[in-house]
Amino acid sequence: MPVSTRAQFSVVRDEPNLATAQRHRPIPPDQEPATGLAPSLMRNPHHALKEKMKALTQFYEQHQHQLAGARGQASRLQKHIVATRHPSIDLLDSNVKKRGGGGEEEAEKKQANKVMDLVVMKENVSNVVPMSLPGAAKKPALLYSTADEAKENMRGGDEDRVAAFSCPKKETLDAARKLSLGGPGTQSEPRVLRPKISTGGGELGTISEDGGGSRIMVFVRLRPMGKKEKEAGSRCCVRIVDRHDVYLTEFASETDYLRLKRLRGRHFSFDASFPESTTQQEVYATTTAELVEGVLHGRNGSVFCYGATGAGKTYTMLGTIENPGVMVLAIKDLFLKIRQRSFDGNHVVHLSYLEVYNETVRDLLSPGRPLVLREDKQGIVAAGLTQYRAYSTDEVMALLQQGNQNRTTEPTRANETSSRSHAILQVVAEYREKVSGNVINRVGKLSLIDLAGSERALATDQRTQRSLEGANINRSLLALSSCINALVEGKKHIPYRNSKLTQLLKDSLGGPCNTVMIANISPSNLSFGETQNTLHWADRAKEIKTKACPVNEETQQVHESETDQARLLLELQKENSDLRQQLAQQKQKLLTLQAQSLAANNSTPAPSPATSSLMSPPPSSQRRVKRSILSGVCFSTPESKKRSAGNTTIACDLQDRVTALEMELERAKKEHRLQIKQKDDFIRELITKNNLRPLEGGDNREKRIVTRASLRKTERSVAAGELKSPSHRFLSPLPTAKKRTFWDITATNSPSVISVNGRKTKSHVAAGAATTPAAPSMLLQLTYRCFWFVLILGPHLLHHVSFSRASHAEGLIL
Ligand SMILES: Nc1ncnc2c1ncn2[C@@H]1O[C@H](COP(=O)(O)OP(=O)(O)OP(=O)(O)O)[C@@H](O)[C@H]1O
Repeated sequence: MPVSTRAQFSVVRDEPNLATAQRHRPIPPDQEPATGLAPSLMRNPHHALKEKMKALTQFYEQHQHQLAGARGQASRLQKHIVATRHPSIDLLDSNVKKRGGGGEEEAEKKQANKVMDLVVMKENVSNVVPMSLPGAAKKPALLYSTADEAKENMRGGDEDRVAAFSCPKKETLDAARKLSLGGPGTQSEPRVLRPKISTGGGELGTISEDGGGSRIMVFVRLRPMGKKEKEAGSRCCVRIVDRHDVYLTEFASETDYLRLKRLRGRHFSFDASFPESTTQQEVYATTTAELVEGVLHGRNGSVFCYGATGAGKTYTMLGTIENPGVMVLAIKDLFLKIRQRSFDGNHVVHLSYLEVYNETVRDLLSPGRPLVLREDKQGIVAAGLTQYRAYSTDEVMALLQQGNQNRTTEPTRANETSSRSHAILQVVAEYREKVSGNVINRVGKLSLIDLAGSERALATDQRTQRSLEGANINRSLLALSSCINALVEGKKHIPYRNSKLTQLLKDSLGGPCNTVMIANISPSNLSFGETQNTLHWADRAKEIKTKACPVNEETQQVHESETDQARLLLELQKENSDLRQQLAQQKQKLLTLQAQSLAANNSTPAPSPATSSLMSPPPSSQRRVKRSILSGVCFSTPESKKRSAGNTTIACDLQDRVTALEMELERAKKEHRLQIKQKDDFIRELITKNNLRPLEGGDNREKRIVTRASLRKTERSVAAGELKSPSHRFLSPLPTAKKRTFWDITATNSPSVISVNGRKTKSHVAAGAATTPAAPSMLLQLTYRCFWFVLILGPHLLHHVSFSRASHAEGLIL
C-alpha cells in the first residue's frame, strides 16, 4: 500500500525527537521506548499509519451504515409525501418534462430534491398535521428553515412530524392590502386556516333560496397559456385540483441562488375552480344559471369578473361568436325562460349598458355626455341612462354588439384588446307568471359586469394616456378593495363613494342581491404576482355577506275571463309567430331563387357600364345586404323576425328591380327591331334609286352596291320571287359562281378602301365585278353572319349590335 510521505511526516511530527533519533541511529530490539509508543510502531513507522487507516475504514463503514438507515427512513417518508404530495410537484414535473431536462436518473434525483425542498417550504407548512401521520397528535408541527435542518431532524427520528400542505394561514383582520397593486410582496404574511363559511344552512356554493342573507359566491377560472407566454418560455404555476382547490406555485428565479430549486406556493379553495379546458357553457351553468333563475323569481343578481389584465375577463363575460360568454348565455336563458313561463306573453325586458372610464360614467348604447350618478329609492342610478326595450335575444345581442363597439379598448403590452373601462350591462325583466290560480307579477334585475384589468403600470404601458387609464382603473379597484375589506370586517361605514365603480356596485356588494364573482387568472409564472393578488382578493370576497334579497313580486287575482283572454292572446301570438315563420321561409326561398337568377345573369358577358349601372342595385342597398349578412352571422341565435323582415324587404326590392330591368330590356329589343327595319327599308330605297339612275362612266355602270337588300333581290330572282327563310340569306346567291375564300379578298376588292365615283371611301363595294352581279365577298358574308348572330344573341350585346349596324349602314350609304 503506498504511504504518503505527508502521513509519514505527520507521525514523525507527533514525535519529533524520536523520529529524528530513529532516522539517525538504529534502536536496539531489547530497548523499550521511553515515549510510551508500541515497539512495533517504533520499529516500523508505517504500522501506525496502517492502524490509523484501519480505524478510519471502520469509521467510514459505520457512517455508511448509518447513512443507509437514514436513506431507508427518507424513502419511507418520500413515499408518504408522494401519496399526499402537493400538486406543485406535478407542476414542476411537467415543467421539467417539457424542458426535457436530463435522463431518468437525473429526474429521479431532481424529484428527491424537490420533495426535500417542498418539505422545507415555510410558506406551505402549517400547524395542521394530517391525522394519517404517525405521531401527529402528540407532536407539534415543524417549520424547517433549511434542507439541512430538515435532514438533521429526520435523522433524529422526527421525520414523522413533517407537516402536510394545507390552506394558507389567514389573519382575520388582515392588513388592508390594495387590490390593484399586484406583484409579489405578500409572501411573508402569516396565515391561519380559515373555516368554511356556512350559507345559512344551505350547502356551500349555493345561493340562498329563501332570499335570506347570503354571501358572495366566488369562482376562479384559469385560462390557457397564451402564445406569447409560451414563446417567452413561461411555466405553468397554477394547478386546479378537483375543480375546487387552486394551488399556486412560485418558482424561484434562476438567478436567485439563495432560493434556487425551492418552491413556494399557496393553496386556495373556492366555490368552484375551472381549469383551462372548461367551456363557456360550463362556466355559465355553474356560476350564473342559478342567478338567472333568481332574477326570474324577482331577486336581483350580479355577476362580475375580476382579474389582472389579459386574464380572460372579457372572454368569460362576452366571449366570441363561436363561444359566447356569460352575458350572452344569461340573456338567452332569460328570454327562453320568460317565454316559457309568461302567463300572457306580455313580458318586458329593459336593457342598459354603461362604462366607467377614467372615473366618468358613459352610456354605451347612446354615447354622449358623461352621466351623473344619483341615489334614489331604487338605489344608485345613472341619470339619463338609456333604457332600451328588447323583444328578443337577437335584439339584445345587437345592442350588446353596438355597445361593445363604443367601449374603450386599447392595445397594451399585456393584452392586444385590453378593456380600459369597467362595463356594466343591466337587464331588467318583468313578466307575469301564473302560479296556482294566481298571477304573479315579477320584476328582477341582472347586472353583468366586466371589470377592467387590475394591473401594474409596467404590465401595460408607460405612455401618458395608458398610465392615466391605469391609474384610474387602479383607483376604482382600490376603492373596491376598501369596500371588500370594510364589508368583511363588518364595518358600519362602507366607502362606496370613493369611486364611481363602487357606487355602481353598491347593490351587488352589500345590497339585497345574489352576487357571483369570477376571478380570472393566467397560468403563467410570469404573472405570478397578479395571480396571487387576484386569488387573495377572491378569497377575501368569499367572506362578504350580502343582505337578504327581497323578492320583487306582486300577486294578482285573475278572473276567468281574463284567463281566457290571456289564453286567446297566447294562441294568437303563437299563430302569428307560426305565420311569420312560414312567411320567412317563403321569402327565403324567393331570395334563393333571385340569387340564382342573379348568378345566372352574372355568368353572361359583362354588360356595359351603362347597363351594369342599371342592373346593379344602388350602393346603399348593397351596403344593406352586406350588413344584413354580417349581422346574420354575428350570433348563432334563431332567425329573428325582425331580421327576416329586413331580408324580405330587400328581396322585394330586388324582385322589383329585376322585373323593371326585364321590361326595359324587352322595350329596348322592340325598339331595336324597329330601327333595323327602318334602316333596311332605307337601304332598299337607296338601292332602288341607284338601279334606276344610270351610273356615270361605262365601267361604273357595272358597279353596284352589294347590300343585304340587293342580295335578297338576287335571291328572289333565283327563287322566282319566293321569300326565303332567314337562314337562306346566308347562302351564296350564286351557287355556280366560284366560291371565294377569305384569302381572295385583295386590295382591289377589299371593302377597306375603294373608289366609288372617284371618291375614296370605306365600303363593301364589289369593284371588280364586271359582268355578272358579283357574289358578296367573304368578309361581307361574315359581316352578315355576325350581324344575325349578334341580333340573336340578345339584349346583352345590344349596344354592340347597334354600333355595328350603324357603322355598316353608314358605310353603305357613303
Ligand atoms: N378561457 C379561455 N380560453 C381561450 N382563450 C382565452 C380564455 N380566456 C382568455 N382567453 C384569451 O386571452 C386573451 C385575453 O383575454 P381577455 O381580453 O378576455 O382578457 P381581459 O382580462 O379582459 O383583459 P383586459 O383587462 O386587458 O381587458 C384573449 O385573446 C382571449 O381570447
